[in-house]
Amino acid sequence: MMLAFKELKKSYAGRTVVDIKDLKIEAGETIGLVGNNGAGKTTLFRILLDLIRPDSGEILSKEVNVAGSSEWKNYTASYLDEGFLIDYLTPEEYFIFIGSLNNLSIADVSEYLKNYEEFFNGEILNRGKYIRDFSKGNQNKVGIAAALMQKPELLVLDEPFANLDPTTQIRLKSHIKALKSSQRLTTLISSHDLNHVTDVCDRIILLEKGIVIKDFYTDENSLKELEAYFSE
Ligand SMILES: Nc1ncnc2c1ncn2[C@@H]1O[C@H](COP(=O)(O)OP(=O)(O)OP(=O)(O)O)[C@@H](O)[C@H]1O
Repeated sequence: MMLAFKELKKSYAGRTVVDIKDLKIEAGETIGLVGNNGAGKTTLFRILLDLIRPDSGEILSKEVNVAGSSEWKNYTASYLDEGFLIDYLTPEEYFIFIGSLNNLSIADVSEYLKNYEEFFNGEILNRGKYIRDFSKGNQNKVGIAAALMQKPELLVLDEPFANLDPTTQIRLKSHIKALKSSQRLTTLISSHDLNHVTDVCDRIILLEKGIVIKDFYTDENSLKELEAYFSE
């Protein structure tokens, strides 16, 4: 098993934001986390990445509690927001830096980036600009490509389709699908785009006020069911 969430609770100012009793995620699953604003998706990801600590309970990654261990960092990559970038670097400098943390030479990084020419659509590399001067969508592209450069077994992306143009959204979806079949990548994606999540994910987890309201494997009816749920 890749992940197990056990009796996990987090509140802010007396309001429960995450309350997950028992949730398991198998290696190779592509999970779509959906839920209205404030449902607790980002908080859950932050606990998973040990950026914040739960009030009680734990998340086990390959059977080890993520809080108080760093083993999971060897196989987990994530992009939650632009706070994950270093905005005074150019994208090239940032990729080289992330590459160096993963024992990749500058030549390895350039070779890797060749696979992303289409994804970058000519807008990221060799622009002579710092990351801070790119649009949010283009910053997303840098963050996602840098996360994937780490060849993770577990990938965590917070609203990856937001701010991306339709062409890039479609390319990202096929890329995630390809990584799932070639490398058995486990992916957690939060999204407000029901179309994209039902298309790319094989399992959907619906959160409301931090509680898992629905948890199902996607089929041809999933989009309709989710739309019906959210239009109530
Ligand atoms: N540091 C914090 N201090 C106080 N409240 C917080 C903090 N972080 C999150 N919250 C609250 O926790 C709740 C859940 O927030 P979270 O960002 O996890 O939801 P989300 O599902 O990711 O929402 P969105 O779809 O808007 O991104 C919200 O009500 C938010 O205001």
